Amino acid sequence: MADDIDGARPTGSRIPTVIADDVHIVYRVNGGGVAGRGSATAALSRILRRDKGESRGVRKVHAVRGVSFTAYRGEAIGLIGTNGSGKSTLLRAIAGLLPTEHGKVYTDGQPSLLGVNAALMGDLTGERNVILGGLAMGMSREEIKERYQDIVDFSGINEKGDFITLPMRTYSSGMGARLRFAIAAAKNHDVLMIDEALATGDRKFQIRSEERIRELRKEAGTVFLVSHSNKSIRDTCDRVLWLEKGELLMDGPTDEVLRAYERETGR
Ligand SMILES: Nc1ncnc2c1ncn2[C@@H]1O[C@H](COP(=O)(O)OP(=O)(O)OP(=O)(O)O)[C@@H](O)[C@H]1O
Repeated sequence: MADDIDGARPTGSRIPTVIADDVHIVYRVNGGGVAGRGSATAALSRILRRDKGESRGVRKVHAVRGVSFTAYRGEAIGLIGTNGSGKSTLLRAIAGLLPTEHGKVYTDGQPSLLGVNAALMGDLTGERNVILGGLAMGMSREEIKERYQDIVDFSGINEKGDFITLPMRTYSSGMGARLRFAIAAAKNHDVLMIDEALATGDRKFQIRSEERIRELRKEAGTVFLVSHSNKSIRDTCDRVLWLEKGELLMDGPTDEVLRAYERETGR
């Protein structure tokens, strides 16, 4: 899709918000690779081999391999790739939730990973969670009060009755995701990362969310969107990173990358 959001800004003054420089992420998983790992004998053999470090069943998963890119203000960047290709891992590293094994991530401003930053609680009502999520994102009580109704309206939680006064654990997964998105989107973010949030809502909610993503971009932030819906990516992003087996296969304009991806994966 043509991008005209930078119309007011002179070209050549692009401001970087995220720089990933040869980023490698490795997970370490305890207990992998040992036969009968739940049994007493397996536990005993682990104790006997305690001093052998990694050989006692710590498995490494090299989830992101040498990824480099620079993201700029006003960009909406889609992350695509087949299951397990490293998209969520890369987002979590950008958010500062995972350490890099090698390489560095530089960010300008505080990146917010949707769903994690909004640390919501199932036993509290939607109402209380709006306040909690807002506070967790650094909003003042006054700001939250001001935007409360907009958040509830945006989420659509109350469209079918007074659900906002019920505990969040009574919500369907779609309703929970919508409320999280509504809370996160109430604030203007320097860098907002959205992991599959749009897939859970119905079409009406998706359209509202996509509209809000476009607004957030205009407010000079950078938006990252992980999605398996090529349509959502096409409708919201102007640039796409394609990850496969942890490596960055392609980085370019949405149409170009999606066409190559669809050719390769048949979807
Ligand atoms: N907590 C974890 N511990 C160990 N390995 C993990 C962990 N989380 C992810 N992985 C592994 O890292 C690799 C990348 O996973 P990741 O969730 O980043 O992929 P993804 O592209 O987001 O996948 P999907 O599209 O299925 O959501 C996979 O091989 C996965 O098994």
